Amino acid sequence: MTKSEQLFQEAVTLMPGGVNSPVRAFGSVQETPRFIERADGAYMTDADGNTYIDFVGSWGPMILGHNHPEVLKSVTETAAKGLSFGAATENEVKMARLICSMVPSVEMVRMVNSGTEAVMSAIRAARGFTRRNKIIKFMGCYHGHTDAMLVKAGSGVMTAGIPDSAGVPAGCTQDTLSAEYNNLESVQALFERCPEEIAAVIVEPVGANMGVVPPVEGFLSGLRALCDKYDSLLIFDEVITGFRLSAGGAQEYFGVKPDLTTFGKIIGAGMPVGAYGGRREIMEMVSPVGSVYQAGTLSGNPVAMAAGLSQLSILQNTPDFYKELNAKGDWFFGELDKLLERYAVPHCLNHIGSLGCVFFTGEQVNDYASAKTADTAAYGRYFAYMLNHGVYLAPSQFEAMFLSAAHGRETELAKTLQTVEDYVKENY
Ligand SMILES: NCC(=O)CCC(=O)O
Repeated sequence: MTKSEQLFQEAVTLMPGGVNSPVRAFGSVQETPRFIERADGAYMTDADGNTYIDFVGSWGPMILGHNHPEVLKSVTETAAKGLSFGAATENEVKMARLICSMVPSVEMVRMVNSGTEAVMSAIRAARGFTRRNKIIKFMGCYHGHTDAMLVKAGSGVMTAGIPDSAGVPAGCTQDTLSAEYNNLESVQALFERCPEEIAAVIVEPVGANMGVVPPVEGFLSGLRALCDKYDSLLIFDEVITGFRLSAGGAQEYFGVKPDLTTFGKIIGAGMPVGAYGGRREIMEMVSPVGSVYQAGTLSGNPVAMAAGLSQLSILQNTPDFYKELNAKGDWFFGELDKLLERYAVPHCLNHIGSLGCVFFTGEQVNDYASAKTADTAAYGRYFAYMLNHGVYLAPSQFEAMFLSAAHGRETELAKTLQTVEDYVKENY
């Protein structure tokens, strides 16, 4: 038995599925999770000493690669001064200033501890501001695991094939309306059904929890127009796209301004961090200024702020950072697509910037229904081969591949393309 197998054997007796988040389980791809011991740059090493080129990047935040020396330095220096105060710090001010300066629509921000919390809080602020209750979300989009957001959600919910979660009372989801991604008519129909009840539309500006599904031309601007027409708020969930597609996230990339934005782990460079922010008049609804209550001892934690400040400053101050990262994504995913084409592998490769996904389907994927046409067993075989040949992909068809600045074209990416070619040559 490998060390990972031994650890997993005990883990399943102590934690549900042996993991602390379902997306870490390898059940759907019939493998044993690799227990990770350390990570550097584009690589992760497991408990048995196997090294992998990592395309998960802790689900997004490791955009500079693992263990970036400047981030690490600022974390260790800050940790030496105390781990948590439950009181205001200068770094929180610097962080708020940085986020507001980088993201076009954010005038005020509140730090929280995860993307889930950010969404939960942004929705409360939207409801408080509009004095309305209903929220429109899209099938296949994932906004964390609060009750109201698990309706037809992406990510682990989609991998498990469960439409919604048990343990969520009907009362908690009666105000959640589901629309189809990339389909403005489905949103229009919901607005027409309850024109004065919809507090907000929440959307991942790039669907990145049902695989990767970019917005079609006019979808995001169309949502903006519908929200304006019906006096509703537009919330962009930029947990994945924020500080990844561009310094100002998807809203800058596509030139569409939401009213509120949620962010997650990328702000903390891998430390547990989230944030929500947006128009000043909405954020001033939040306690202690306004009557929308939201709180947290660990919010703005000094060590997490130090990590995030360091990462975001590098992203802001490195000339052409996003131009180069996105060009690398265009090249890599373009090569991957051509390769799969050459070996006649039925597939749809969706990509935008440094995010991409190979769907094992012959259909064009532009929403939840088309994503679900993917052959998950075929993905599982591909995943297992890649894993056992040193390439760590998400253990689910319905997740993104994340490139980082640490992935080199001639090195890690070339090796990955070669490994894919070896696999398809043998199997297609
Ligand atoms: N789609 C990937 C994630 O949402 C990662 C967070 C988690 O652990 O659930």
